[in-house]
Amino acid sequence: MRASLLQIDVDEAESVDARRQRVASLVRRQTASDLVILPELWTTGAFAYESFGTEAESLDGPTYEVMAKAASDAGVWLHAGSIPERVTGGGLYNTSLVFSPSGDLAATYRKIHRFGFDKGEAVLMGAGSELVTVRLPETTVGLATCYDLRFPELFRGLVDAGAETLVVSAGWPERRRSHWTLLAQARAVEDQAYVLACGTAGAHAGVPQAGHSIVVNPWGEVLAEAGGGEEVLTVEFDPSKVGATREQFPALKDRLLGVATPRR
Ligand SMILES: NC(=O)CCC(=O)C(=O)O
Repeated sequence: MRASLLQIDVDEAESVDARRQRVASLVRRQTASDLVILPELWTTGAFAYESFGTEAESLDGPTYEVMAKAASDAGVWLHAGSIPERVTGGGLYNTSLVFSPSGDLAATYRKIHRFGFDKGEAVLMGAGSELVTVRLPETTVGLATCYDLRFPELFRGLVDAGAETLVVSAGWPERRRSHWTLLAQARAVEDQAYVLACGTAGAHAGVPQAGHSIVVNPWGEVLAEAGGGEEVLTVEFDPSKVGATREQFPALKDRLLGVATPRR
């Protein structure tokens, strides 16, 4: 299977609409990939809190329209990153959209763990409450967004729901880049799953971004890692390695806590 992670430079000098069109044309070029992944809140920037309200859109808004078309033009599964979603009644969520190769909306995921403690996203956005997996022909994908990466129980829940490939869409800051790499590898090792983690480049709201999107295999080995700037990181991976790893080193079967019936 081939995946392309589009590590977008979120530059406030570029209008949101111009960025949407530019990103759509980048997606359209990934015809050789099965799965294309975009970062968190790439229209506004994950730390551009003032823009969340002004750029918020409904699920069928401009990003949906442009990305549904880009997915079907390229014939790829597209994790279109997340948007600031405005719901009826005015509330906001940090919501990811996944499109099938025919441009149909296959899944949405509202970020569960909001970042900022008592400020920023944590007060501006509502918290999602549902774990989401998407069945692709080759693998079951579990969805997570940025700060979620720090919460292993979310990923374990995705694994229990059948996930073999964990996609993390993020806007992770440069300041904590070491945590990003470490946590991506930790989630892959403990869940014996592929982790495909796509971040942003550039700086928004004065927060330099880490870049360094990363793909880790179920043994915890880094298959590919981007640099700091805008980049398309393309990687080939074999989803059958998840089952093989879980069979050869059956640590998941030794769980005693948090499972209805301990397996051994
Ligand atoms: N957008 C985010 O969720 C940022 C998360 C972050 O900065 C961290 O976990 O550290």
